[in-house]
Amino acid sequence: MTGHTSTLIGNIGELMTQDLEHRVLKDAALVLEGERISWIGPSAEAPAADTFVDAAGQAVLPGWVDSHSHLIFAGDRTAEFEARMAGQSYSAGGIAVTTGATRAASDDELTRLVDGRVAEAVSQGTTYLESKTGYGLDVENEARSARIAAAAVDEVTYLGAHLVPAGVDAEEYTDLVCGPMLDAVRPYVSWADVFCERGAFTEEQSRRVLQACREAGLGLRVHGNQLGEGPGVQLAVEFGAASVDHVNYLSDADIQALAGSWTGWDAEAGTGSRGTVATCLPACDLSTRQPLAPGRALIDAGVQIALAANCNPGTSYTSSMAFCVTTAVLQMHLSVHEAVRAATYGGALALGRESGNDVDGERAVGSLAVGHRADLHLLKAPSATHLAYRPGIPLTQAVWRAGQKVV
Ligand SMILES: N=CN[C@@H](CCC(=O)O)C(=O)O
Ligand SMILES: [Zn+2]
Repeated sequence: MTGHTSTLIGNIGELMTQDLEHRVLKDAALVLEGERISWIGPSAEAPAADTFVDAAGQAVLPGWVDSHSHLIFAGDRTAEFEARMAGQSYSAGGIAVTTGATRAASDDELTRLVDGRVAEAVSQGTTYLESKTGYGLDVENEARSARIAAAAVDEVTYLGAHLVPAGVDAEEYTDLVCGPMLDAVRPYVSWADVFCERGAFTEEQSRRVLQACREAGLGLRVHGNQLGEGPGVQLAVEFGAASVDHVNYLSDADIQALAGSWTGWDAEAGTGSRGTVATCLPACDLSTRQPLAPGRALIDAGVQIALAANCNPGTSYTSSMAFCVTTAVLQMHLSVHEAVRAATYGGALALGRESGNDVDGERAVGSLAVGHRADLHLLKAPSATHLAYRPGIPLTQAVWRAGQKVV
């Protein structure tokens, strides 16, 4: 890779690669050239480079891959949060409050808000970020949300099927989501999602949305089983969705269906047919006082899981992936390695970005190996274990995104 400046990061106390071999290297080094990783190995054998960064014995891991967020919004729902903390339960209806504020905001205001949220995420180690639409809920405002999101984040998901607006017939609205609204957002999005839940979209309506979006060439995901058992997980698996997100209330049959979706996947080689990733959103679960998603049981059953922050003003107003990892270890009984993997490789798997091509530049994200995108997170700590051992302490020392130092 001539023509690119190289940077050697040496003296890494713990390099948690999250690669296919799950390697965790001690006293390691890593070389970045342009946007890619060009070398990984023992510090003592590191090649010379243009620039040297001394990691001083601290830990390096892949940048977080946050595969679920709702960043295109205006307004605030503090009052709803306070009511919930006082005992009221969460319902999808709050989405309408944010929709009102979002429609009233100018393009410039929405852009400023989303850019600020992205910067906040990056400052905490996030290097690859998805956002959904879903607070526009009419053709014009969904298209506007998708356009603004496309300029700000790595992956955009169409979530016109977030809530049926008040006063609109649910079947007519579903027609709109599957027709003119889909056409209007299509240039800006590569994924589609549906909130399949009591108070949002029924199984039949969700099926129609998924079918139309699949025919439009979009990858699929589903918000499912957040507030109670329901058809979301089974529908996601049936449609071959890349992920089903929330997964708080799962029957044995749901877990089996998710596990079954991974039987064609060779996890050691990272090849075969991808199943449906179960994306757990622990910050959301705490804020809505729902039972934490059963991440331990899902992993034990052979399901690939992701952890995501689900930043949104209603259920999870945080972009802290570290908080999610900490919670997954302390409360969901994942090991530190499993939790970090779910927040890096798992997120990449949910976005179809876990493998890549070193030649054409569609590089893998979410794990550290030669040829992968140089998305790195240097901690102010000697090991990733400190993420759980020192909860709440800001441990981000430096961040590289596609080889550029951004923090
Ligand atoms: N559950 C559905 N959608 C969002 C919350 C939306 C809101 O309440 O504003 C979520 O992922 O939690
Ligand atoms: Zn969501």
